[in-house]
Amino acid sequence: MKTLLVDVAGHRYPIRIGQGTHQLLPQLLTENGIGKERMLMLISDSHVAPLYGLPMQASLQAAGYQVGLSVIPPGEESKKLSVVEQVIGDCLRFGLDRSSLVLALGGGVVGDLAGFVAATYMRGIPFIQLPTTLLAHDSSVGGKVGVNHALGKNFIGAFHQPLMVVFDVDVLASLPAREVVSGLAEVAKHALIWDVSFVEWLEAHAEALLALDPERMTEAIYRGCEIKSAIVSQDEKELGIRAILNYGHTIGHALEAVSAYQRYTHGEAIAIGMAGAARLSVRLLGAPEMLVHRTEQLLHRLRLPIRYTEDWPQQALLDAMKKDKKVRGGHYAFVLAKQLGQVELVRGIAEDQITQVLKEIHA
Ligand SMILES: NC(=O)c1ccc[n+]([C@@H]2O[C@H](COP(=O)([O-])OP(=O)(O)OC[C@H]3O[C@@H](n4cnc5c(N)ncnc54)[C@H](O)[C@@H]3O)[C@@H](O)[C@H]2O)c1
Ligand SMILES: O=C(O)C(=O)C[C@@H](O)[C@H](O)[C@H](O)COP(=O)(O)O
Ligand SMILES: [Zn+2]
Repeated sequence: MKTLLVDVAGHRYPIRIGQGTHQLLPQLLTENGIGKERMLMLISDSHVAPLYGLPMQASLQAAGYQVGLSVIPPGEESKKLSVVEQVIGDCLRFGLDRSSLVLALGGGVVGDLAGFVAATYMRGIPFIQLPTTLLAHDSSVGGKVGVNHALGKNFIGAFHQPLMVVFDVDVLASLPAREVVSGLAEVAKHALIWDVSFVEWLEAHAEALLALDPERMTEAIYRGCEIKSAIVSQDEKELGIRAILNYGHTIGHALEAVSAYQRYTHGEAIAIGMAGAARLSVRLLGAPEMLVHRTEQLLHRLRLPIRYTEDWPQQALLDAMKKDKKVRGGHYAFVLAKQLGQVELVRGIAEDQITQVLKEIHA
């Protein structure tokens, strides 16, 4: 098991990554001073709960904890306030009090929603992230929790840091292949914004990662979490550098929103978004053409899309980008690259530059 420590806003927590780590949960709770008198609420979705939620509940109960289970329908459609309210109802009926803990067992949807439940239940209780998708190496770290609004992605939320993150690489075995690929997009993002040597490593090990080689997967998750931790520990609330974690997300979130989250997974959408951001970087920051080539080559090796294929009106995508949380004073904002591994937030981007790029990334 590999351990990383995140230091954010005076709060330090461990990320444990390895095979079989979920089985260590009762021991990890005890080691972290979480006594049996504290009630636990396991929140999961209906794909993950039967596979890993029920056995986890049983093992925690066997260790002496009182553990409730709240199960939401799978998928992005569940990331909304009405589902938060249902889960909070489950917590109230089970008798959770302010000393209780939420355990978020699932992908990014469960992690974001359960984290938001924890952030708001009785004005906030602690929670633990137990990510079960590769993508959730990103969502489980850094404390961004929340849900979508009918008008856009992640518009309702909070910053609430977990007590710990426990990533069990073994659970990725049941993940559909499309979701493995989707998760690789956020791994690639961490490399592309921060570390050229990690880009090279991903290119070299793409096939092993797609085959879920446990050692390579542990390494990829560790390096992705390390980059994310380095960034969020400097800027918990996205007042500055944290915005670079949004690379690919201006276009990506717009692609998700225009199709009401039906067409692309989050990872697929941000992969196309990163291909767009690389092209915009060449136009606006004078980044070398090679940036586009290396970005697209890496995404292609990881089997991610780099073009969107639907004939959505450009205006619908532009309108969605105008609602991005990075927008100030109505001006478009993108994270762009000066070169591979070096990015910055750029505001005030001319609309015609974006429409040109949208044409280039449309197949
Ligand atoms: N908070 C953050 O910093 C942050 C970062 C990145 C992404 N996100 C959010 O994360 C969400 C996407 O997360 P995701 O890609 O994990 O999607 P997801 O949570 O919807 O999971 C994808 C699918 O895989 C299933 N699944 C999960 N684990 C499984 C397993 N081990 N075996 C079999 N099936 C399994 C789920 O039931 C679901 O059907 C988006 O809402 C995105 O906005 C948040
Ligand atoms: O942690 C962050 O900061 C990120 O931007 C990580 C992103 O991968 C993630 O999709 C996040 O949910 C986006 O946040 P948002 O504030 O742009 O909605
Ligand atoms: Zn993301």
